[in-house]
Amino acid sequence: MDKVFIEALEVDALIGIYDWERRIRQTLVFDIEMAFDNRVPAASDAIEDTLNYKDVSRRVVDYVSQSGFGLVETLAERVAEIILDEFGVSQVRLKLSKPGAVRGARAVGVIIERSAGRAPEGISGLL
Ligand SMILES: Nc1nc2c(c(=O)[nH]1)N=C([C@H](O)[C@@H](O)CO)CN2
Repeated sequence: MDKVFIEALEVDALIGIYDWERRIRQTLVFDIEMAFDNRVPAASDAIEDTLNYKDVSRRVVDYVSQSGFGLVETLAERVAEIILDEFGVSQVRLKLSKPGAVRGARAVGVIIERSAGRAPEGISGLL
């Protein structure tokens, strides 16, 4: 399947589990890959036929900059949900990096892959 991607999208947000983290904003970095059949816009050369990476980026920035979760896991899940639900994407791979959170590491974070449809058996009530 073709992809549309957004690489190294930086957003300042309230994130983290420690008291000191609740008083500052930290820069988060998103790498996002979205399944999309790019043959359609390639044939029409029309922006309306694309999965518009500018629209997705703007929505992610708006949401993340107003969020305030403790865990990167929670934020990654919510952003993946928005992309699947609001942009008609069938599959998304999302890497959320928190640079400088751990001394000695350039970045830490999570990578998730989600598909449109039901949550796995057993955790649907939690999500
Ligand atoms: N798997 C995770 N581990 C940790 C997280 C997290 O969100 N997911 N968060 C922290 C702290 O907020 C840390 O980033 C502060 O340096 C620790 N571990």
